[in-house]
Amino acid sequence: MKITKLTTYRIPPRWMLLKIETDEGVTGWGEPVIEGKARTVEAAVHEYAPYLVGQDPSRINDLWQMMYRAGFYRGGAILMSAIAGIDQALWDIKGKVLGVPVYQLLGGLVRDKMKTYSWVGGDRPADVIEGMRRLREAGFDTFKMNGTEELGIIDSARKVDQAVQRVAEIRSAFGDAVEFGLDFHGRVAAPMAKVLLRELEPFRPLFVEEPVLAEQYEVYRALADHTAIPLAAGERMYSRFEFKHVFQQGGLSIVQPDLSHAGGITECLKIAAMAEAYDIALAPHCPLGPVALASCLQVDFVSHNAVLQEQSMGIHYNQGGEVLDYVKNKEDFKLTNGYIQPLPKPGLGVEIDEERVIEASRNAPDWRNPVWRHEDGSIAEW
Ligand SMILES: O=C(O)[C@H](O)[C@@H](O)[C@@H](O)[C@H](O)CO
Ligand SMILES: [Mg+2]
Repeated sequence: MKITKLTTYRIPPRWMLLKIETDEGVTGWGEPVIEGKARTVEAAVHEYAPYLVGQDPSRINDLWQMMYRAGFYRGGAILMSAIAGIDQALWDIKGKVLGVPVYQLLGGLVRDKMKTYSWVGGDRPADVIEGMRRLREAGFDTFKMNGTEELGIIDSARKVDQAVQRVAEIRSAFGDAVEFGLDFHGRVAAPMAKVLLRELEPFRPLFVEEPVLAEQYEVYRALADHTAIPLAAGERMYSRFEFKHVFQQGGLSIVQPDLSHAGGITECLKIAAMAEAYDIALAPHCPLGPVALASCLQVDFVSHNAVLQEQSMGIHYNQGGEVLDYVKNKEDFKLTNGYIQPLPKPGLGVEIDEERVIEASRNAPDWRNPVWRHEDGSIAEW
């Protein structure tokens, strides 16, 4: 079998899908994308095409190493997202050729179902109580929200109180019937992370995500010594060569590699295994589309330390497109009390409605995240 063609489709709300075709009619789908830089990743995917067309798609490991190493420069959000989507599509092809879900190729199921969580609130966390109330009716009990709005390197007691008050209201509304992660989203600098973690600790959030920016990873250790709240990060780390620094120095209780940013299934499996050796939990990041989610689930179902899966159904980013809009086998993505069953179909387990994708790609948005500024006009982390 030989790879014959790579086709990319940028689609609403802010995703990109990749179709890899072969000379035996088997096609695989991937989701290579960086939110806000879809066109850049698209260019990178097509720059990898000459390395791939004519090659045997079953040799995933060799193709992965070739894409990662043969171009001299390596790593980073764009190249690792391009490799991620290509890797996903190659695993999809392999599973379809052999007639089994990818997890069967990775040693089989390690659990019967996988717990997921839902976002509540939006960019500026609001109405989180109402959001949780609504999702609890659908059986969810685990959520994530942004922990703050813009926050200065040093900021006011009022801003801290706003963040704490929101969390206090959750606990007074639901007690310990809900769990929630707080995503600091890189908005919080080290000085304020210490303050917020101390003030939030009595309300026992399940985790605090990106407590500081990924480029400040050296701070994780000090923050972890300062709080009992489990610290989580990983969506802006792109390979096991980045994660290894975090494993060595400690500080994270949960790692959140993104299956569409960190080199795909081949790389994230290795990150998951490294994390397990350090007793660190895996909770793949996934605010994206159906192929990204399906790829996450393939890793979740073979990783002992997988504890939670982000899924973006109803997330505030999904304006103009929802996770299952482009999926034919919607029933396989059913969430029951927040849990999802292993995807039964061969490959990644997602049957893409290609006509819908092609139609939607005709009017692809150029989504970008908002540019935030502080009161003084300086740029704020979004
Ligand atoms: O935890 C999450 O889902 C992420 O922080 C998410 O909000 C961002 O990755 C966003 O997709 C960037 O455009
Ligand atoms: Mg996040």
